[in-house]
Amino acid sequence: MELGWLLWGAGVLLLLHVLMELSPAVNFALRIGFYCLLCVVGSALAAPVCLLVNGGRTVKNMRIIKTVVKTFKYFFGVRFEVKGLENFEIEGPAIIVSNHQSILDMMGLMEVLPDDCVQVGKKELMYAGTVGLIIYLGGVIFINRKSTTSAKMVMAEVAKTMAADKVKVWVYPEGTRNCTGDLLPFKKGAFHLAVQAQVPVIPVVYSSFTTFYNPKKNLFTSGKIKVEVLPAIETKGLTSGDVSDLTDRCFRTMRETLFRLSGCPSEAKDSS
Ligand SMILES: CCCCCCCCCCCCCC(=O)SCCNC(=O)CCNC(=O)[C@H](O)C(C)(C)COP(=O)(O)OP(=O)(O)OC[C@H]1O[C@@H](n2cnc3c(N)ncnc32)[C@H](O)[C@@H]1OP(=O)(O)O
Ligand SMILES: CCCCCCCC/C=C\CCCCCCCC(=O)OC[C@@H](O)COP(=O)(O)O
Repeated sequence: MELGWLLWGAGVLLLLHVLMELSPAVNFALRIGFYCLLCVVGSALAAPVCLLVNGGRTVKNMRIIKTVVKTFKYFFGVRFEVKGLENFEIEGPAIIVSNHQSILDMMGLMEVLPDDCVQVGKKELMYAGTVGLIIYLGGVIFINRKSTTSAKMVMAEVAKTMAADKVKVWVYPEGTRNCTGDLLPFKKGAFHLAVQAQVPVIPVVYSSFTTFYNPKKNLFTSGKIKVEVLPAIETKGLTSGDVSDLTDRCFRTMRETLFRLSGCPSEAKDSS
């Protein structure tokens, strides 16, 4: 009986292996499926620990979530090379902005996440089963992207409470995932938030995933991601009239850094 189960298991594994070898689409789907499974199982394991240790929704849970998610990279052969972590060493609140390429970004996020830092996420994530639960417990701020008014109201509330709670807020200013090797134009919410709260903006840039991850080409192999935390940009004394300039400045700095880290030929920079 037990031998029977072993043979079945070996057979299924062999079949999956052959399918993966034969079809890049199957290979890609299985690897992404496995990543999602890790997220679901990791969240299910972390949630009770968060509840037991910290009692409910609090940014302190991010430490527990970070410990779990930081193990994921070993399953996929993803390596990180991080520079500039000292730029996070700012007392009190700040806005962190970074490029957003894929759901795999959660690994890169947790690789460098400073203490007392929550993220801004789309509210649909709340309904992603155990992942939604863990994101809720971690204190993620949910915004409704379909309603500018309500998103702006939530962000204004965050500006007020940031100083009191001494938290940093991580925003993906592109507002959606983008795996083209370039940046989408930045939305201004993060920069309004920084100016309203008079806190610095810290840009973080991840090199392009395109050499090892490309959903359109069913590509997902092992690879190296370079991460750079850039020096903080002060916003003291800036007013709402300066938000566009601040946004442009961050965009240009981050785009240059993205191309440098990704080893892009200079013509890519001129293409838009
Ligand atoms: C184990 C498992 C893993 C666990 C992982 C745990 C971690 C989970 C992490 C989860 C990660 C999840 C990651 C994710 O889910 S990423 C997706 C969700 N995140 C975002 O969308 C963030 C970036 N978006 C923005 O900042 C947008 O601007 C918002 C959402 C705020 C509005 O967007 P919307 O598209 O609706 O409007 P608009 O941007 O065209 O703006 C319209 C106008 O309003 C002005 N305006 C904007 N804001 C403000 C303001 N505050 N005060 C005053 N004015 C403001 C703005 O200048 C513009 O005016 P003008 O300039 O054109 O005149
Ligand atoms: C009972 C319901 C069960 C639902 C189960 C759902 C399982 C979810 C499985 C895996 C989720 C792993 C992803 C971890 C968090 C990813 C955060 C993320 O990257 O969100 C995307 C968002 O930034 C931008 O969204 P769009 O690019 O605009 O789209």
